[in-house]
Amino acid sequence: MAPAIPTHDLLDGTTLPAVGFGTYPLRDDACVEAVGSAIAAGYRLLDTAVNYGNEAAVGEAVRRAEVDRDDLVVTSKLPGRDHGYDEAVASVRGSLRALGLERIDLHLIHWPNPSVGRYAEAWRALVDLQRDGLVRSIGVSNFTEAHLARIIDETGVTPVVNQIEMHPHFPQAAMRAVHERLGIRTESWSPLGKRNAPLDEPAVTGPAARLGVTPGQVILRWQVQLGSVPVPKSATPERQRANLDLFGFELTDAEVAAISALARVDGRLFGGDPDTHEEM
Ligand SMILES: NC(=O)C1=CN([C@@H]2O[C@H](COP(=O)(O)OP(=O)(O)OC[C@H]3O[C@@H](n4cnc5c(N)ncnc54)[C@H](OP(=O)(O)O)[C@@H]3O)[C@@H](O)[C@H]2O)C=CC1
Ligand SMILES: O=C(O)C(=O)[C@@H](O)[C@H](O)C(=O)CO
Repeated sequence: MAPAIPTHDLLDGTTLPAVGFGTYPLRDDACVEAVGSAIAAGYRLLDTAVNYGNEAAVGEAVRRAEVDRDDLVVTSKLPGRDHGYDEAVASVRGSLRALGLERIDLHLIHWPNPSVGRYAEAWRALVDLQRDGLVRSIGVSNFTEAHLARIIDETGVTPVVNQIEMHPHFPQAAMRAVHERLGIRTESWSPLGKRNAPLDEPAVTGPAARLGVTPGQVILRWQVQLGSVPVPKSATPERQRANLDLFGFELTDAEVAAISALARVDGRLFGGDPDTHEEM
């Protein structure tokens, strides 16, 4: 039987599983298969995006899954090219069609693209789409404190989630403090650093040996203990299961601090600073 995953309460009264499944760059049948085995392993939070080109495959896996649809949290993301109000409404309707689902559980603005300057319009559209029931919860991704302040000031609606880059080389202490103050749940993208996480550092291998778990599990557990929801991607059923099995062991405070100390001055994976990196 699949393990039960703890959940977090979100600002809008919904809940979010404490770990999720990333789907980039899975596509087509390989994506249907990987998402299917992830759901069978126990994942209930799925992370897709218009720009991954795999919403249809994720939706197909959801329809095939032998779990209640209401137990799954399907997340998708609005691409930069759809940031106008009308464009955002059309984009979400397109995501619903591509997914083949009646409702998206969590829709995020993928990147703020500040030089375009239309993310607040996109946020107003998501607020209205939530009111109309097309999306259950709304959030953002790659937003800075200033981007968050602007959309909250303009609409009075706080995103439930901000999905940001977070791994031991880039632990995001400042953004996590902002989220804590605002009641926003942090999600970690590339939680294993796209295979470049420090899996062989003593700060990681030490706790792994002590606890009898893998280095990957130690890094994901570090995220969980810092209050973030990691969304690791794996096409390998064995790793999918391990990446979900995070709730039967605990790191000490000193172990958490030692992993956080692996931070690098510019630890980002590909220079994805949301003030300058833009994706359409
Ligand atoms: N909002 C945003 O801007 C962004 C969101 N994302 C989301 O975050 C998700 C996860 O990030 P992603 O960039 O995929 O990177 P991850 O950090 O999840 O790393 C994925 C890679 O790590 C390997 N891997 C998985 N588990 C383990 C393990 N336990 N030990 C060692 N290697 C492992 C996988 O290989 P294998 O498949 O062979 O197991 C894969 O190559 C994405 O899929 C996407 O959904 C990602 C980037 C940006
Ligand atoms: O995967 C995503 O959500 C992205 O935004 C991509 O840009 C991703 O970060 C990537 O792989 C870039 O190389």
